[in-house]
Amino acid sequence: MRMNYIIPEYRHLIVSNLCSVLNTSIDGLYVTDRHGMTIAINRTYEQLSGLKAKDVLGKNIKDLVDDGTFDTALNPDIVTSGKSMTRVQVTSKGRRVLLVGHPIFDYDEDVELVVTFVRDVTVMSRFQSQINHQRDMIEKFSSNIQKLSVQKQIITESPLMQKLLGVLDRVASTDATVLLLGETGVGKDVLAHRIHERSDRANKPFFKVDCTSIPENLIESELFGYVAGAFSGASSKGKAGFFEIADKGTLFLDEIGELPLPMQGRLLRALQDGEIVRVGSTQPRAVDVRIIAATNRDLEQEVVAGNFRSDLFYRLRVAVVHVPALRERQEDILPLIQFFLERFYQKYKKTIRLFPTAEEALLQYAWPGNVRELENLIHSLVVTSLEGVIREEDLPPAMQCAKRKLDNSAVGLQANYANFEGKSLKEIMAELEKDVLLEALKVHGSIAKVAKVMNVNRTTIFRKIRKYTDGEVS
Ligand SMILES: Nc1ncnc2c1ncn2[C@@H]1O[C@H](COP(=O)(O)OP(=O)(O)OP(=O)(O)O)[C@@H](O)[C@H]1O
Repeated sequence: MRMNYIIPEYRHLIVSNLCSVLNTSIDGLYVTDRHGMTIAINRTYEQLSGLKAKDVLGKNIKDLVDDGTFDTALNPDIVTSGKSMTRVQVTSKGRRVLLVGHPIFDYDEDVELVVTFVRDVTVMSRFQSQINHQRDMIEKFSSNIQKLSVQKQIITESPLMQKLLGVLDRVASTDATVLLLGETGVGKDVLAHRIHERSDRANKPFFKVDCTSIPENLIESELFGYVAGAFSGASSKGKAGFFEIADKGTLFLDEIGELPLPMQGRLLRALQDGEIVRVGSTQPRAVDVRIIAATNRDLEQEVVAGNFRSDLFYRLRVAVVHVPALRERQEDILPLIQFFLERFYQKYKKTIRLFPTAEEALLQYAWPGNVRELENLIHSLVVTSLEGVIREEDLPPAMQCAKRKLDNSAVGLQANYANFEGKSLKEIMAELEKDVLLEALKVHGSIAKVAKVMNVNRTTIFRKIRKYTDGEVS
């Protein structure tokens, strides 16, 4: 069916200006009749193909292929099939162009003309690589934004924390490197966001890198990026690293104590010189990034033990903030419970109330997993509660005052089979492991010490404690 998109009385205007109209197209245009005779091209076609009108006009497309003006043509196939087609063509001027040809039919439904749009493949592949690069950036930003969208409100009534927030707000505006120290789950991540949000970089990217989550052999390319073909498996277009992505913004290096020694040297160089070198390149690139680092390790001790470079430690130690454990700020426990109860009420449309005895037990508990452990406990209570009220005996055994008194007696951590009846061996072992690790953390005060005493790799203890305080015991 023929459609008419031209107001009939203006048809002559279009026809008389057709050449000018064709010349406004950003695509090259190449028109042949059904026999392959070239009857029109536009100016963009000349620019893209490197050929002149006199080289092609009035000539048959088959002859142009025969004499090497083009290596291939669409016209004969489109005339035969009556279908649109796409193909890459190389011209005698060495240009690679993408042809998208369409048949135009006469009243007998025979092909009358072939109109081919011509695009520059080189420009398109450059666009494609820019699009790929931007897609990479968007993916990275969106995973960051997802994390950001998690409630980052800071709940505190503790004078200790109020004082700390005052210090942080003063530090935020200085652009100085900040080192946040504190046990797992105390809120270092939340505080890093606050520093960024109250700094002059607030409307630039905030990018968090968890140094434990990147495989050792990829850390350098993830942080500093790489150039095309830098290593096998690398993207053929190269990739920006976290430093470049966070340019003009803040880079939060979480668990910096876990960074392998060789990477510590490279990080120090980047911080000192304000420039990075992509893997596989020798060309430095300037970056303007504010660093906030965090760890639950005792970095000073790690320096003495030779696990952390002293020069990097001193470079990071411009503003050091010790975030107190939850047990050192009891005033925060009830407000945090209230805050998380309300958050999960909204999420699950379910309300629960804690009996005073349960609240008292939670106030007495040592919270080795800190705010994260408390958040996950409230989450689990809201999800699993049947009656809408929580008594002390509904809490996990380690949190019950009466149970703890028993634990503190000669019985200690000894397993009582009655508590485990009906559970699989895997579940029992996981519960025991959790109790032992959390108890050891209370006794020794840091993951590093627990690891040393138990003769296990620090990362293993770290992972297990995080898993248990996240409530993911399986
Ligand atoms: N003061 C607070 N108010 C509200 N939520 C908090 C507060 N402190 C921590 N949280 C919440 O507790 C959880 C753990 O906090 P966060 O991840 O900041 O701890 P962390 O010290 O960075 O832990 P890790 O060392 O394991 O990375 C997060 O869900 C966070 O939103």
